[in-house]
Amino acid sequence: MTAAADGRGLGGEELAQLIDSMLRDVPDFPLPGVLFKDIAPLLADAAAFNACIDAFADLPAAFEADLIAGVEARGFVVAAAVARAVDAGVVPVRKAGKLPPPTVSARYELEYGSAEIEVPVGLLEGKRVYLVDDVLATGGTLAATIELLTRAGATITGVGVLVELSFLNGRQRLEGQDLTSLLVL
Ligand SMILES: O=P(O)(O)OC[C@H]1O[C@H](OP(=O)(O)OP(=O)(O)O)[C@H](O)[C@@H]1O
Ligand SMILES: Nc1ncnc2[nH]cnc12
Repeated sequence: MTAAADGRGLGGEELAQLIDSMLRDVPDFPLPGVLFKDIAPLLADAAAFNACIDAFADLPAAFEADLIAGVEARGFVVAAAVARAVDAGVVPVRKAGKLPPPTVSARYELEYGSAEIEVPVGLLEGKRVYLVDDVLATGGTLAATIELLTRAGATITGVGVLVELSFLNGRQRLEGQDLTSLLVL
């Protein structure tokens, strides 16, 4: 397969357009007024998914990390694949009540509600962590995750998302972070 056919080596505007073409817009989900960006078609397309993972894996902030953290649930898919590509471990950032102790937890608001997340302590002290998720919307999820990872003793090398919904200003919540968004809408 050529580079173009398998999606590998794509970057910049070309990759952004590919991602955009693979998103499904779902109006009024999960709440009225929310335009949900469904990444399922993107994950189901091997070339597009590979291209996204390769784009993250090419970033110094990712390949210099000891661990790749992903936020439950969609972030897990991205984190595990990036970790494999850069030969790092994975750390799950989970919704409250799922991880055995000891953990640290934080409540946060996201575009369509509120939630609580937890990270395991003990695994993170002194580690360099690259944090990934599928969508950056208001930034509530990733801001809370960064706070937790830092409280658990990790250093964040950077943050990567497939899609940034810029009209929700999440980037402002991540000030000071090395943020990569493969597609900005
Ligand atoms: O920037 P924010 O406003 O915080 O929103 C972004 C978050 O919202 C979604 O997670 P969700 O909690 O819906 O979890 P899911 O992956 O289980 O669907 C998405 O996967 C991000 O983690
Ligand atoms: N509009 C949206 N689409 C998909 N995932 C999201 N997470 C938060 N807001 C979202």
